[in-house]
Amino acid sequence: MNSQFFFNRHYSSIFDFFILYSSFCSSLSRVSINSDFGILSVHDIVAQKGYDPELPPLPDNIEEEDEDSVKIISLFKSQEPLGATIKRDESTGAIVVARIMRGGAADRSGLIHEGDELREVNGVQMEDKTPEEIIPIMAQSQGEVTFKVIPVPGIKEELSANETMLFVRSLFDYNPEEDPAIPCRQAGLGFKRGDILQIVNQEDDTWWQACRHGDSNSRAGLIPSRQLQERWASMSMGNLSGLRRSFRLGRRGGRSGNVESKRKSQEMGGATQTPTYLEVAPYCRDHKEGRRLVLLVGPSGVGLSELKRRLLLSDPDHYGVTVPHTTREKRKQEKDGVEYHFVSRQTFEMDIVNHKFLEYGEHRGNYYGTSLESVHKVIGEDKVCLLDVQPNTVQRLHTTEFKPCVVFVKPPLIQELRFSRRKATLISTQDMTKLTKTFSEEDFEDMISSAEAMDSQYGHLFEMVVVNGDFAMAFNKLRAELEKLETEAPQWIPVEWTSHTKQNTESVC
Ligand SMILES: Nc1ncnc2c1ncn2[C@@H]1O[C@H](COP(=O)(O)OP(=O)(O)OP(=O)(O)O)[C@@H](O)[C@H]1O
Repeated sequence: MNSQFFFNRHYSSIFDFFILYSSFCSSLSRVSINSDFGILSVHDIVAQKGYDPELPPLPDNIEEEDEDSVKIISLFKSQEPLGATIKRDESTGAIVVARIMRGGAADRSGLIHEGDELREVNGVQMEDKTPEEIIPIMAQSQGEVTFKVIPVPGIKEELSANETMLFVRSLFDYNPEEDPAIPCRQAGLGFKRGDILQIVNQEDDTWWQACRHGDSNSRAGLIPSRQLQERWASMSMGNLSGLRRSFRLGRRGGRSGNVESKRKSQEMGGATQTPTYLEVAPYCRDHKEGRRLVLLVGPSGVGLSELKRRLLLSDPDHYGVTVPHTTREKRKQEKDGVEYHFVSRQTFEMDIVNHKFLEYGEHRGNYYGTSLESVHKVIGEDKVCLLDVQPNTVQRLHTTEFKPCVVFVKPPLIQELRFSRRKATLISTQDMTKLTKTFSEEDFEDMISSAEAMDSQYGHLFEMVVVNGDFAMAFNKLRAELEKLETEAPQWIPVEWTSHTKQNTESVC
């Protein structure tokens, strides 16, 4: 039996019911279970807690044999869903509570538990009913609704357990409305890639319960567990070719031409990670710490250099860029340490051996490279260091020290790419000769497939995604998001960046 069939068959729908007096119900339940006389009034407890209105009258049709096993729960319909799902138990045929959503009314009441058998709703026997028949009975009930349940053995009556403090960043979009496998669609929680979720229940291997951080609704919803998502993703994972930035489109500026063809970065793995959830923790920057490094990643020609250049122009006191090293001859108008650090070939090669470069490449007999030290220099000036790198270089910088915010710059759909780049040119320099060309259809296709491959392989590292269709829109979005990095607290960073050092542990809000 496949899981989809299983879920569809055995889970029905969330109760469309709402608890008004959850605290009252909780008190009632505890007394009813332990009492020799069945159900006792608990007006005093309710009164002490200041709940209003009065306790409703107790049902008078409780049979003797039910006294120590049956629980009667009076609920009132309001606007809040009860937060529970029901199913038919395969072995006994009974209607049972399948799932209690954390933080929902049922959970907060502490009265209803997973596995409780539902005997009656407002005096209507549930025994011979299917979950599909029960839902309308409940939906038609108004005001006070009385449930008769047989509690699952061994469960202590208690109010909702403390919330867990596991936070994750979702690495994929999820829409329960489009998921045929979800056990109960109405109980699902939809989210977008990048949303911060608080996981409140992981008892089920396949369906976790979570709340979206920042939502006013504290009732949890169902989301696919990591395992389940990994299974789905591995089934749909395509071929990852064309990962590297295109070699045909050279970088502009001094190290352009086909320097990419020999471009190297410190290989740090880069195995494909299934995009599921990344465990994160809240972080507030201590003023003694450097600003977070901003890494721009994207396929060749997508506009990384242009975005970086415009950010720098927009606020040169706030943003900074690294000065690369080169072994080529210094030109008349150039100054050492401004356009480049001009070094000898011997020095450059020593630096390669000593792993000083994050990335380096060779073009027409000259080396070009970006050193780790140049990144430290910009951060040391209390600026936001903007660096565009190959995706596999990201992993080398993905450390507690740099806490990089990785921005993935994505091309738009091909129609928009054609339109937005109709006047754009690519400038490459070969020796002293500048070559200008317009984008070809093949360039667009390469850009898109390269972006897809990057996203598949490195998407788990990307904190922001900016689609560079209309340039002004992309630039404004990027600038606004980067401003939030400075102003918004807390930020959410991978949990391992907060646990290594005493300094970082203390910065957690
Ligand atoms: N949104 C856009 N609309 C129109 N033209 C754009 C847009 N973004 C970038 N361009 C233009 O596209 C060309 C390539 O951009 P850019 O050099 O910034 O790409 P890149 O990602 O740095 O590529 P490479 O790494 O190969 O140098 C430039 O002429 C740039 O002005």
